Amino acid sequence: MQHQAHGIDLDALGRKRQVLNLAEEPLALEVAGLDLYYGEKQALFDVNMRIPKHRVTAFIGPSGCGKSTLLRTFNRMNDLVDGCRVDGEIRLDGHNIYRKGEDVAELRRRVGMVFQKPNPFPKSIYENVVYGLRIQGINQKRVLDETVEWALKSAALWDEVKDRLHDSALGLSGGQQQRLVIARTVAVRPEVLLLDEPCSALDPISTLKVEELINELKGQYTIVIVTHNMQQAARVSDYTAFMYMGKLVEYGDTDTLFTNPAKKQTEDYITGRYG
Ligand SMILES: Nc1ncnc2c1ncn2[C@@H]1O[C@H](COP(=O)(O)OP(=O)(O)OP(=O)(O)O)[C@@H](O)[C@H]1O
Repeated sequence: MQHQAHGIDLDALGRKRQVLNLAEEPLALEVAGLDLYYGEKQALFDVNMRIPKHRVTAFIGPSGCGKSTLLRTFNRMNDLVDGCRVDGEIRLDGHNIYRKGEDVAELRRRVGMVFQKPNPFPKSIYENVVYGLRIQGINQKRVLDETVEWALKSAALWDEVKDRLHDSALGLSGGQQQRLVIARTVAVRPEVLLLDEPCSALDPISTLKVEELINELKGQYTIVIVTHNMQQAARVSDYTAFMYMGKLVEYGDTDTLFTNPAKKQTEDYITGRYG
């Protein structure tokens, strides 16, 4: 039987079929009654969701619906935006990361983030990977060397760069730079990886490599990815959240959401009727 409905042919994407049950998953993050405002303007409305541990969760939805805003609340990146205010709770391993006295630097180590445009530092490949360790005061050569090899292997970049670790990271291709940024992010051993459209600046081959990498990494990390690309969401994610105008419209197992959405708005979006 063709595994196709509502515009996305999951078999053609090479997706391994699975039916998952969110209620049975161990939790990494829990969002409870989250409202977010940029000044007077409300950007998120009463978002409630559970992000399962060691799974890939994708956020999809039309431009401006609040995907990146929601993602950025998970490591309090929105704190850096003037006039941004949050109500509600986000719990990481059960504790509210918005509580008074939260150590935000430690939170961002535990919840790492990779952005749309690769942003390696103007340093060597090696120094990019060990950057977070040096900030923590770790300088023993043996520890740094081991971390570089391990993190670059995790990011599927080691073979391509092992002979030029001390060359500038800016000499790498865009796709290599993005994998280097992923290596830099995993080097401090986060629990959660937030990926904000990590492939949008990459060519198709680099995109494929990053998608393969996401697949490899999910055994050890909880991954949340924002993507404009529904095929990408269908290829890489276990769970998908569809957002519209600051609200979480539908959220659940990716196979079900793409083949049998519960809400008309979701169906309209995934069949390309708007967006
Ligand atoms: N720094 C900011 N200051 C004010 N408003 C903002 C800011 N960032 C986002 N917004 C607004 O919040 C809403 C949600 O934006 P957000 O970037 O989260 O959406 P998105 O779904 O990620 O969009 P895209 O897919 O285009 O990146 C939009 O109306 C946007 O204009």
